[in-house]
Amino acid sequence: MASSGFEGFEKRLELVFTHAVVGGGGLQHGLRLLPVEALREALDAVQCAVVSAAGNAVFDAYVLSESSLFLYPSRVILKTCGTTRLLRAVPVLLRAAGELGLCLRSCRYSRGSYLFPEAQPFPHADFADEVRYLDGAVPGELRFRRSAVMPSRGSHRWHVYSASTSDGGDAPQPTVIEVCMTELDRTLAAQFYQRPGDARTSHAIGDEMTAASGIGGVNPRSLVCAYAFAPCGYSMNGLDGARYATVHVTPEDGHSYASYECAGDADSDSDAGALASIRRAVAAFRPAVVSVSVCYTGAVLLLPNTTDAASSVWAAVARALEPLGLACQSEAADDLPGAGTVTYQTFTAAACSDRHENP
Ligand SMILES: C[S@+](CC[C@H](N)C(=O)[O-])C[C@H]1O[C@@H](n2cnc3c(N)ncnc32)[C@H](O)[C@@H]1O
Repeated sequence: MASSGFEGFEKRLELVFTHAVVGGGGLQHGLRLLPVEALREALDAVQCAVVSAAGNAVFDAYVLSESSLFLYPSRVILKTCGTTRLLRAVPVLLRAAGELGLCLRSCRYSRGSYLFPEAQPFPHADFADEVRYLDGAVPGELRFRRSAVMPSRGSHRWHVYSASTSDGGDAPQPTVIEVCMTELDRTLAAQFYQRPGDARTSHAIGDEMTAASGIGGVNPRSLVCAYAFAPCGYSMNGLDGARYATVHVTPEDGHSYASYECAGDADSDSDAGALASIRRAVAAFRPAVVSVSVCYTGAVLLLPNTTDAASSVWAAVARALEPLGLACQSEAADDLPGAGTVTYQTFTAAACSDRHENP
């Protein structure tokens, strides 16, 4: 951990694969057959480890010492926080997937602005270095590439990188929603500290935190796999058919942080449900500052009185968060070739919007 504090803001990597042989048929198990040794090698390179695992008929979900890993037959999502070296996993995963006959179709990387940037190891301290690293790590066939730093009115930025074998037109990809929260309500954050002398397992304590915090109600249909860290900290993965959700909490006062991420099926009903779920997730923390990024392809829901998909997403996110007393401070959108459109919004608790957005 950095001497200054634990870095809650995660780095997120999503790799999508296809069969190396044209006409090779659908992927039944694909990446879910990655050998344990290959996963361990990738996580060792990142400097984190599995603390809990669960799976259903569609995907496998791992809680890590630093966030989460999701494995679908053709998609891997690796999200890590602290001072992990996330991008070091890329060459390991590409090699291991290649041994299963899979080749990379797209790569997407995203992160917010760190609380403690000076503590990050190469290449993560500087987005330009991350982009150079990724450009060197992904195969040349992914020739449609773009990186962007999406601004807000304040100091928060959303960093995105995408590389793809095509510039669009593929089947719609699941919509991904990433919510980052800082300055959590102190009383709510205190729920993520263990009681001194509690001898129960990390899973049992995590289950209690899931129920007490309301996180279990974000998607009541989910199978929840929760883990409590000592003396504080919490991570959970939720599995609901093809949909995953994940919550991570750093409750330490002074640098408190929580994140909520979910991805649904690639259809607009699922998107509407996912966008509504962010209110329940944010209500569990009552943060002073929130950012929401939504990455979508194809036909995302189109609300009445909006002219385009990005405006619809902005409106749906604002509609979800404004009843919690959060006021939208900024909206941005960018198109990533092969990865769709990314929207980015920042919100602050109405009472402190001046303090945070007009330093
Ligand atoms: C891994 S969790 C959740 C990470 C998530 N990205 C976040 O910060 O919200 C991080 C929290 O667990 C605490 N923690 C305790 N032991 C830890 C460990 N061995 N590895 C990582 N975090 C640990 C940290 O101090 C922090 O409060």
